[in-house]
Amino acid sequence: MLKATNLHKTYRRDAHSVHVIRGLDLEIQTGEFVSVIGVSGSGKSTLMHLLGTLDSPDQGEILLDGRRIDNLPPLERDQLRNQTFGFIFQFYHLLPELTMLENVLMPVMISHSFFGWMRKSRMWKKRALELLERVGLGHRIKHKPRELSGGEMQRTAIARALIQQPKILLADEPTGNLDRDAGLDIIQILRDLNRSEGTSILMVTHNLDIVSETDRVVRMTAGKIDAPSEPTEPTLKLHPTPNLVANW
Ligand SMILES: Nc1ncnc2c1ncn2[C@@H]1O[C@H](COP(=O)(O)OP(=O)(O)OP(=O)(O)O)[C@@H](O)[C@H]1O
Repeated sequence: MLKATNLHKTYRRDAHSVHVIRGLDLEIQTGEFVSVIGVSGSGKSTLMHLLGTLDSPDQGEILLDGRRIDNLPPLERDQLRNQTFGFIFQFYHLLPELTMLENVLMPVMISHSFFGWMRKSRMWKKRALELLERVGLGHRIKHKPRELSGGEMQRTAIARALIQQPKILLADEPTGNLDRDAGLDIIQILRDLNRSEGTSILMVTHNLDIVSETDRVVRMTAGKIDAPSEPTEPTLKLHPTPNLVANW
């Protein structure tokens, strides 16, 4: 489904440059839940930005269902990103002045014209309410972020990431700011979603307690995936095996 080949990315500022991604190959199958681990600075977040078309590689290509997506013109790229990817970040990135319901609706309001939004606003609100119910926050829709715990804010961020029915969720350390129990709740939600909807998930994490919940673990070192593994067979998904993490 998503395939990156020989990616390179260098950040440049003035006379300094940092070659962060160095010939990276990675393939993710439809419906797979994949963890990305690796030491700090190995390029995990940069990889997520490239795959999610938030940034462009200097070299290499990214294919989504066979279509090249790393070199699209800006408008087409923004449209594709809205339709394809959902993003979850370590620090939630909720807007403090908005209620939970409004935060979940925000991607729709941004990506539609005023009239487009108004025409279907009831449908979108219904979907947002269903998603907030699903993550266990149906009773908190009018609350603002400061009134919620970290785990509740992250659950809201998951609902927000799902509002436009993405094919792929890119989660960058989604449990990094949470205690163990809240982190396990988040993983449970992501795993249920992956299994029930078949949403592909790529998750960066430093938390080795949770990687065994995913189908496959890949490790990054110095801008490359160590020994790229084959995508997992769908049958494996129902029984994630501990030996998938044995190489870590
Ligand atoms: N916009 C940028 N400009 C310059 N350098 C950057 C930029 N973004 C990241 N880097 C550098 O790229 C390298 C990789 O950063 P990245 O955030 O991708 O690593 P990471 O593996 O996600 O790290 P961590 O686990 O600490 O989050 C780091 O050395 C970082 O300083």
